[in-house]
Amino acid sequence: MSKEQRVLRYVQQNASRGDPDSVLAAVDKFGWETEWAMNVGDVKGLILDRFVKETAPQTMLELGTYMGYSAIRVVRLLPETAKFLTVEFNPENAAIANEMIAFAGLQNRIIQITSDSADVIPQLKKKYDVDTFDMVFIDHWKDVYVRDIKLLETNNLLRKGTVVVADNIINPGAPEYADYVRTCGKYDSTFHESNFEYSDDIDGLEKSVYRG
Ligand SMILES: O=C(NCCO)c1cc(-c2ccc(F)cc2)cc(O)c1O
Ligand SMILES: [Mg+2]
Repeated sequence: MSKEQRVLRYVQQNASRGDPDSVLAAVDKFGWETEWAMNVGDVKGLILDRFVKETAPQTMLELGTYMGYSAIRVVRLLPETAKFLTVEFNPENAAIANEMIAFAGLQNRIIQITSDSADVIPQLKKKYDVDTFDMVFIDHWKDVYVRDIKLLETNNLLRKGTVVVADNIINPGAPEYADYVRTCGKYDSTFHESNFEYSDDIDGLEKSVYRG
């Protein structure tokens, strides 16, 4: 059984079906007490919550579903009318996420796409009926953060004021991305220091507002 399957089993046996907060609490408890996993987690998650509440996005994209933790974390704060799309490359992780999201009762609120983000981003307008995104959360492979934010720009999926949040700026690090958003002139970018998931190590989120 994979680690991700062990986390899902723990959630199914310890959280309440249809209760997103209990699902998040169970994943976090498992992450702290039993097995580390690369969810954004409860500490950085509180900063992400604040960004989501401040932005109140009607249309949002996540790159890097993993087990669905951040999708559940975000969508639990959004109205039923909001549109949330999440992209995962790894089909095993996408399958775990699908069950985790269903257990949380949010399967009708989240559109899961299992594919390479480089292939999906150019399809979002026509195939997924997207105009532009109000918010984007980037948490997939650190070495493709820059490729994908540039793809979002060139596919006209960002608009003046779109809030782009990126995980793991320090650990494992996304230095090329941080440099790009801070120096390209297209974003007002701020770094929010925090802790690495389920750890006392340092990490942080970058929040970059597109100037349009
Ligand atoms: O690759 C990541 N995500 C995309 C796949 O879903 C990722 C990795 C790590 C991490 C792993 C191993 C280590 F030693 C340090 C960091 C942490 C994260 O928060 C992440 O999002
Ligand atoms: Mg991460």
